[in-house]
Amino acid sequence: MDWLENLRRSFLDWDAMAEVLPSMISVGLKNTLILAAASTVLGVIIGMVLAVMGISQSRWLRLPARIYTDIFRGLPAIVTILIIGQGFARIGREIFGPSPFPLGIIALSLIAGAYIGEIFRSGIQSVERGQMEACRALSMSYGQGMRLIVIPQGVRRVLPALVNQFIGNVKDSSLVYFLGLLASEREIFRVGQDQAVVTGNLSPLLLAGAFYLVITVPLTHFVNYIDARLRLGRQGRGSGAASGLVEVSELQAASGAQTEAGVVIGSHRPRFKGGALKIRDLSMAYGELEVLKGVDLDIAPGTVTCIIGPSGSGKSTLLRCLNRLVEPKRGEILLDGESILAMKPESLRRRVGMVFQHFNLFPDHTALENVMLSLTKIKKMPKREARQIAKTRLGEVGLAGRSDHRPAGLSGGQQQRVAIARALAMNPEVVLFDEVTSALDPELVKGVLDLMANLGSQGMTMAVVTHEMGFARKVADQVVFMDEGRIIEAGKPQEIFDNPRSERLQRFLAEVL
Ligand SMILES: Nc1ncnc2c1ncn2[C@@H]1O[C@H](COP(=O)(O)OP(=O)(O)OP(=O)(O)O)[C@@H](O)[C@H]1O
Repeated sequence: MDWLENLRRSFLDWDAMAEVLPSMISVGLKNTLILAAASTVLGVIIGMVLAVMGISQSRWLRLPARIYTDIFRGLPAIVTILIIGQGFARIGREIFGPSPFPLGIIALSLIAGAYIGEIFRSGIQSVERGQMEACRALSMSYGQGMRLIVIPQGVRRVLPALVNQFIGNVKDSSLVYFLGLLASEREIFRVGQDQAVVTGNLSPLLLAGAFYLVITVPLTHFVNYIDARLRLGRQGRGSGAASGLVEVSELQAASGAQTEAGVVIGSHRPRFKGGALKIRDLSMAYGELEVLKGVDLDIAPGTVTCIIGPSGSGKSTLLRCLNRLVEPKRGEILLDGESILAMKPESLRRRVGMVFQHFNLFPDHTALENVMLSLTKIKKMPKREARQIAKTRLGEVGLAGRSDHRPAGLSGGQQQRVAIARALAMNPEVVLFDEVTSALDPELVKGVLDLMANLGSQGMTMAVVTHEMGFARKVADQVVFMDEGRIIEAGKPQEIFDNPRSERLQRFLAEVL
């Protein structure tokens, strides 16, 4: 077993390790952390500039960012370090004095910047468009939406990748020793290597390896933990699993609680003050594509209007004109007699709420925070008051027990009910529903539709784009059939479903019923 003893003496010489330990900590660890931290901070600054250039409209900003990234990502780190450290040694000496340490930091930063730029760019671009739409529908300005939701979400998403980059810098810092560091500037690897030469033993290098692991492994696990925590909230994975039965019982419990509290859900006593909409000669185009071609429609206060029609007929676009998520080309829309085109979009959206097909909840906020956000940020309400209102709204949609859950911990049906509570938080006069059950599993649809039927019966003015013909027949006061950007027929559900006059509507119903 000589070889085993040799191995032990070469790598596990405790005396050699103990001897180097103090300078490993006071010199090596300190310098490694300085190199890694400084180059990560500078790399983040370079990366942010590159990311902004990279997503810019201008080719003349995108191109240099692309070339920079290709070069510094493509070259081996040691080549960049030697080119910067030795190629610019004279200028470096003039600026920083004899130490190559600052040039080492610059080289590491230039390399890190190329990676971090790509990380930021993909982070910002990965935030779904629906997030900004939801912000605007909640009457936030573009700036507020970016600041409160999109940028924090983008940065949160790339947090693990940024920490990986820091870990990369911790390891790459060992390459700076090629530049010939002063004794006081040696990083972990160099301290270990010097001692290995002195003692003729590899144990100091093994200790150096252990130091790298002590820095990097806990960091990786810590970030994974933080990332999961931010994404799922305190409840963690799986806590939101809910079947259709759970959803229905949640709603029944909520309706029972409200009856006890004197708010009668499902009764025909008006609770909301619904607004009236009058739409005249409304036209809208995406570039050359004319999507709405002179729409006239009246929606009476406190009524439910269901908009049906084939895919691409302009239903969603009509809805989006009503809160000006898209701007009409021609025509007029009056809300309680006031032209919405003359209002500030943010003021309009306080009065006209919207619920989306894909919920568009803010994933880094709990259900309660999703509902509170517009109250605290737009209405500037004190947090306590906003929390109270948000709790009541969540209770009304059967989610009182889930206010601390993040969207990822809720079922689709529950998420959609949070979105409804969020749209109701601002006390709108009209709520727009854009195919809100289309993305739900079949067993979760009923809970959401029941909730909408309840709202309708309580005096809320609702415009509902839907493929749920059963719902339209049962709940709607008025059904509107659209095709090719025009309203072909509008009337009471019985008229539309039992006596369709136009051939186009007859064909459509024959296909969907
Ligand atoms: N942002 C956009 N840019 C360009 N074209 C668009 C945009 N949004 C929608 N369109 C086009 O406008 C037309 C009408 O779309 P819209 O979403 O209003 O129809 P829809 O009746 O709601 O259809 P669906 O039921 O499929 O959602 C379609 O041809 C669609 O491709």
